[in-house]
Amino acid sequence: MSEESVDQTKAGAEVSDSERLLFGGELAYDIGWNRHQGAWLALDLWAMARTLPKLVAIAVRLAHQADARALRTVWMAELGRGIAQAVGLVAVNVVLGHLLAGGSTVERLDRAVPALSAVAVTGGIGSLLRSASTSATGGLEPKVQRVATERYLSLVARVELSAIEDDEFHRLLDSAGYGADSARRMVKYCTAVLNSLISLVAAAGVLTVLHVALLPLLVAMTLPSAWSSLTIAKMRYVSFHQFVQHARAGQLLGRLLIDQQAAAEVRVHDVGPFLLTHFRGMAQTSEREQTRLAREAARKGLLADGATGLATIFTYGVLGVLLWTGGMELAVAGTAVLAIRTGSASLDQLVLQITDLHQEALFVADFEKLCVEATDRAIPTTGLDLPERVEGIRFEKVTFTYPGSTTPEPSLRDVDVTIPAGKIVALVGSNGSGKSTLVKLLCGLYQPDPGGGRVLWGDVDTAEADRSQIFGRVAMVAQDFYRWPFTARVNIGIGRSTGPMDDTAVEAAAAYAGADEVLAKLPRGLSTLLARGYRGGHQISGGQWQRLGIARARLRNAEVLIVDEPTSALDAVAEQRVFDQIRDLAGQGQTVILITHRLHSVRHADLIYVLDQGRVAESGTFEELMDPVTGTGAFRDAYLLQSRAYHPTVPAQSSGVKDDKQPAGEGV
Ligand SMILES: Nc1ncnc2c1ncn2[C@@H]1O[C@H](COP(=O)(O)OP(=O)(O)OP(=O)(O)O)[C@@H](O)[C@H]1O
Repeated sequence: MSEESVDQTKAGAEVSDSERLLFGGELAYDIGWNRHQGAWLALDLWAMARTLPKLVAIAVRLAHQADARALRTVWMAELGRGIAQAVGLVAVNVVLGHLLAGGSTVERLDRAVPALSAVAVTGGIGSLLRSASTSATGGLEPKVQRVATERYLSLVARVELSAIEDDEFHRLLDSAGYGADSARRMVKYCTAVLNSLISLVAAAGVLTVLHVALLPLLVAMTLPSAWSSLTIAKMRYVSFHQFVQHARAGQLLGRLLIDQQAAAEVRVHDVGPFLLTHFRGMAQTSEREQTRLAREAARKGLLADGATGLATIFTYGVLGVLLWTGGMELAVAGTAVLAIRTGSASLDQLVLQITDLHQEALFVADFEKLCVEATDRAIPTTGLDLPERVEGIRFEKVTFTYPGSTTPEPSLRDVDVTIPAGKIVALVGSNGSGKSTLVKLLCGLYQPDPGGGRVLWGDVDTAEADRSQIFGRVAMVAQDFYRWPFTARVNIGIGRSTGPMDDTAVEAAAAYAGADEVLAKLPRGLSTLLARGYRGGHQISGGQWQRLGIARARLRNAEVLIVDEPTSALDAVAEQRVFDQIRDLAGQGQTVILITHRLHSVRHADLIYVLDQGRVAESGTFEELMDPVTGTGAFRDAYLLQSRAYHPTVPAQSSGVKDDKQPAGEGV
């Protein structure tokens, strides 16, 4: 594809070629917030007046939680500053009165000295208070951000898996992350608003005393800029939401170019120019949107400036007429000009600050919305207790469809499976047949469809059970188990992360999984950081990682061990060792659920379930499935096919368990 044709979005109306090719469709789109969350988008003055106090209260609550003392300091300092400004303005009025009154210059100056001193003192106090406020605000801001971030992250860490896979939830997550930043900025804006409000009240008070007609004129001068900044804020907010997924996708492209895992392929397959071209394509769509916003902002700003100019001319005209007709003294007019200038500057400031505050507040509202949603979608912390010793886990006619899945087809249909305690149960079947899905339901990560059967731990339905108890009894070495970018110690110890990490237990688990050999080769043993790109970071191989994963599950020492393709990256000796250990574990009373495509490794399972397109195709012992009389052939045919694929003359490797039926060399 030529660079010119990469991105052809027209004013956001069409999907860019980059979006279509890489992401299969439009990412920047109108999400119809008006439909369900209209309140936040109705950014007119009235809506703002109604919602802002509530949103400010959220930020104040966060600030109070973060550092109540610093918050009090800010309040007191700003309040004091406002009062000092008001007193200062009144003192200026008195000074002007004395200077413009009768008498010699020396007499007039003499009379003005006390008021002049008051101006100086209030100015000094104001400066001191400002520095106190600046220092307290500076300390408060990062704490607010931390409290907000911690709050939403702790809630999100507890939501159901289905929420994490939901793109709407993710969109909310994006803007909520921005909302935590916004909460930080709101502290500054709240302080500024408070300050401008107080100086405005002071200026307005002085103006009203001077002439009552001057106050509405002051307000009229400020209305146009209020309108323009509100409209621009609304446009920016809508645009942010339209482009939030698009922006994330653009950042993803940038990250992929420097991603460690992609690095080899980026170079060997020369993917760099391809990614860069599309990065530019995506960025150009965003740039067009930014340009559109800037033009709109400039247009509205010009209109507002014109209207403000007219209102200013009118205000000073009225002042002139009042002077001309003797409706106002010259000294008073002087103070009025000063008060109008101070007042309109404060009002302008105030409007801008309130608009900024409101714009940030909208993201804080998203943040709050995410917290509510995350609470609603949290895994319940209550439920039925599991029996002390679970005799078995049963799937009764379980049908399950992934929530929000693009295909409405169930991933499991009418599945009946029994997993007796202390036995090895193997799940086999072709790719996508539902093996991993089945274990996710078994762990309580998902629930069957409504009316789609039950998963029972003993006689407790997982839908009603206290799920933390289920999680507490399961250890899992998933196919895609997580490679934590931390030290080797943490990578094993995280299997039991509630207490302090005990090196003796970690080393014992490592020895069990054969990971002790891996640790011995690490430059700093358990303390070696397993993440390249950081100081002292070290890289280990896929098979070495797998051993650490097994050690992690071993350390967890749970009642049920789930191993999903545990040996795919292991060498033959290590593989054999893992299966010997799995047999051992079952001997010690642990229930083992083994998912594998290597059919020879399920020969020692007590029970084998063969899944096919979400259904149980057949089940039984290895002998039953291999027997043409009792087996349907689904397992037997696949087993024989695999066996034939290996060289018949190479003797099988073993770690001591002699097994003459094992297909030679398989799994190497
Ligand atoms: N998170 C998900 N959301 C939607 N659909 C999913 C999800 N995970 C799996 N599926 C679908 O469910 C079906 C079963 O997938 P599952 O991962 O359970 O298969 P599997 O038997 O473990 O496959 P494999 O042997 O390849 O690991 C597949 O059609 C897959 O597309």
